[in-house]
Amino acid sequence: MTRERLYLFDTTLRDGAQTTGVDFSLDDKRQIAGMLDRLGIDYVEGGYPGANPTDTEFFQEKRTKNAIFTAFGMTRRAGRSAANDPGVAALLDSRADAICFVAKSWDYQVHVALEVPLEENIAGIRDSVAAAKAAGREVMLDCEHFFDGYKANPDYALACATAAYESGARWVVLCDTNGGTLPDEVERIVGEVVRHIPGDHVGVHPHDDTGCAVANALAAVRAGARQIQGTLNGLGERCGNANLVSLIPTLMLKEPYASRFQLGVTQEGLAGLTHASRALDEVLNRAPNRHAPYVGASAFATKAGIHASAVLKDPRTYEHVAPETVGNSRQLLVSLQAGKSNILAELERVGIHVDKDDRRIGRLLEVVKEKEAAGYAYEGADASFYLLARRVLGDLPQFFDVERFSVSIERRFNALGEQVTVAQAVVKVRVGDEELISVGEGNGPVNALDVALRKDLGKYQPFIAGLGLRDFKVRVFQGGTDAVTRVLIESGDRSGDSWVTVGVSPNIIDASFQALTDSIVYKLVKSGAGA
Ligand SMILES: CC(=O)SCCNC(=O)CCNC(=O)[C@H](O)C(C)(C)COP(=O)(O)OP(=O)(O)OC[C@H]1O[C@@H](n2cnc3c(N)ncnc32)[C@H](O)[C@@H]1OP(=O)(O)O
Ligand SMILES: CC(=O)C(=O)O
Repeated sequence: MTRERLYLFDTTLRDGAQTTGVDFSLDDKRQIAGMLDRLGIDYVEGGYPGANPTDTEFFQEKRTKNAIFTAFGMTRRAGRSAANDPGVAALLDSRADAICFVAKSWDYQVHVALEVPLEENIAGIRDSVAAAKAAGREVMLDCEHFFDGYKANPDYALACATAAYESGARWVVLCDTNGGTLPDEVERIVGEVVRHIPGDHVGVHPHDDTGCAVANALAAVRAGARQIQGTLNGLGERCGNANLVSLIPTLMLKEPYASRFQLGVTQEGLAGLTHASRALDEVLNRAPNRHAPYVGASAFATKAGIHASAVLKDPRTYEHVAPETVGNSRQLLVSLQAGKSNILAELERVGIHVDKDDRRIGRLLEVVKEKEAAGYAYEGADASFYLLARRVLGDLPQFFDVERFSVSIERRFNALGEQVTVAQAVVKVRVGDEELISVGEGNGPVNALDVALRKDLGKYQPFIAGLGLRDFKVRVFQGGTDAVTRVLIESGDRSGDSWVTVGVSPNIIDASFQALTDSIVYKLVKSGAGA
């Protein structure tokens, strides 16, 4: 059976740029456009030339190899000809392959926001679409507020859409601009529109204000629309747009969509989806959403022992799709909810091979649960789990013992007369028969302790060369006077490896010291140091 073509239109660089807190530089835009192009997106809307210098510059070159590079902008202003409109001129001057105009399609908006006669708005649509078409561009019209407009005055909303289609628009895109429309309404209204405009010329642009943008996009497709507008990671004005990162796998892996439709995204592109989603977060300097459908770090993670035991027998018992298809991976976590299966899987993952009938597994599970109950979290601290496991299994060398440590903090004036706060730490360790005392200074107590602890480890010193602290996170739980602090430390070395360790104590310095010590011990093990 031949599959019908369904087109994906990405507006990360335009509607996504309307997200609060997002501000793309020219370089960000280049990177993201390249990523979307490689993914196999059909249309990449790069922004709004003429609206700001970055977007105007971005459109001085074509930025995609395969995707149709699209510029966004409004239809001509009331009372002007399209030829005389600077906004339309900026669009036509750009290197875009396609122009996506936006125009009102709700009579109330035309009265209140534009303050022009209804006919003038329709004339603006006709003139603008015709002008861009005459200039040799592929043209489409985003019918702003289409669904609200259709509910208020279906004839006017349809008149706007058909004016664009009759003037040569390749696509007429029905926008749920305020994001309040629900899937059954979208399905009904799109079904009515495609009786007037062929479905393979109809698109949908849902916003996520009721959490239904993805469902609305699917509803529109079921009703006959053949273009979906959305963004990577659901960026976009207010609550965002339809998330293409959720839609792409759903359309490619779930029925009835997978058998009915052909996307521009290949299976290889699909396998690059997790990377693309996280790469966008990297550009935005945001932590990826662990719980994102398909691509989140937790999307295929299981904590529950009962689930883990089944997943080890056959992953399909608790997975709706195979994680590799979207470039993600499975994780069986070690936690309070774990059973032996989680522990065995985690041991295997961190490179410790133990027979499943080994009696020490039961003991390790008990220790992990006791520690987790006390506040340790091994889910995110692989290196501490590895050390704990080897300690309980009885094969972790005792490299050194810390006999004592102290930290002091002083606020004083420096030689320039400026007030500075300095921390000093003293650490006494025993390495075999050798007793070593080191002093370290730092801009804070943890930094000072880190410096002191790593200053002199006797015969082990060469093994920790290049070790450094990369990140430090503190979480205080059980509030009040009995508060407990959990510290997670990410360390790394010159090989590019990184690892996370955890410490827990009512005292933040003590918790940090535990995590620092684990980090050093892990590095010694990793470097092949013997006891
Ligand atoms: C639903 C959406 O997401 S649409 C996209 C929204 N995105 C943006 O607005 C981001 C980029 N926008 C901008 O940088 C600026 O708004 C610009 C450069 C486009 C325009 O700036 P200004 O000329 O200062 O106008 P301003 O933004 O204050 O108001 C918009 C004007 O366009 C008019 N207008 C709005 N939509 C349309 C349209 N489709 N066709 C014709 N005129 C329109 C409004 O009536 C208003 O006119 P007025 O100034 O006579 O009241
Ligand atoms: C065009 C657009 O972004 C909207 O109507 O939501």
